[in-house]
Amino acid sequence: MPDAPRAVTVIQHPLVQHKLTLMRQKQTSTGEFRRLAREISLLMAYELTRDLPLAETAIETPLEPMQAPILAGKKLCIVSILRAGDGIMEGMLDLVPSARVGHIGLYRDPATLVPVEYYLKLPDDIADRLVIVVDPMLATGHSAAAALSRLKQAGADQLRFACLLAAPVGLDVLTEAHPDVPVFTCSIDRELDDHAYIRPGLGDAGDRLYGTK
Ligand SMILES: O=P(O)(O)OC[C@H]1O[C@H](OP(=O)(O)OP(=O)(O)O)[C@H](O)[C@@H]1O
Ligand SMILES: O=c1cc[nH]c(=O)[nH]1
Ligand SMILES: [Mg+2]
Repeated sequence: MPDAPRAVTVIQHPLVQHKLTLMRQKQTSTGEFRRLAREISLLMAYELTRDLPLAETAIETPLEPMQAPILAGKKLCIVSILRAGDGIMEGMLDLVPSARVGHIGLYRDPATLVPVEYYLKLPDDIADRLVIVVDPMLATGHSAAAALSRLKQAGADQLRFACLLAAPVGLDVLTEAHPDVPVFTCSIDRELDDHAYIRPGLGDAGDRLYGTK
């Protein structure tokens, strides 16, 4: 049987690309980095939700009745992979304030690079929602793949994954493990280095967001 299609979208919008360049620069301060993360995430959410289904509803403008489009279909849930995912989740919520939010705590063991789960809190009705999983960095792909597996275990069956930067190997790992999950990224960078950091990258996203180094 042929493999299922693996959808990877690189978000090329000029504002996204411009903001990403500012985020990559080493002289960008923590405050500025956090503000840019929020802004770029809002634009990413715009791309991620481009194909949401619409229905028509009857409304009245101050001048006359009309049939107007409203969102139909599954409601949204954003799941942040802690901790750096929160920097993306916040901006997406600016655009979709009624979305439910879940958190999955994963850190990458620095020696083995294996993701370790330390926290999980999801909305009860996650199975009924379109779930957007966010983490700025897709490096080896193991954290994202583990998060998606955990969410599927919890009943989620319509998922999308969004990141700022992806390494080619991370994309391969993720799309092989979860070919049914469309992936959105702002850039596919050149490679992973010996410490599994994305190059050219932007450094450690969590540390840059929260000023922990
Ligand atoms: O694709 P992978 O090789 O699994 O690496 C990517 C993960 O590494 C970073 O998190 P980190 O472990 O640094 O945790 P943090 O967000 O708490 O800083 C990043 O935010 C991803 O979750
Ligand atoms: O380059 C990388 C790789 C993993 N996590 C990060 O924050 N940055
Ligand atoms: Mg980190």
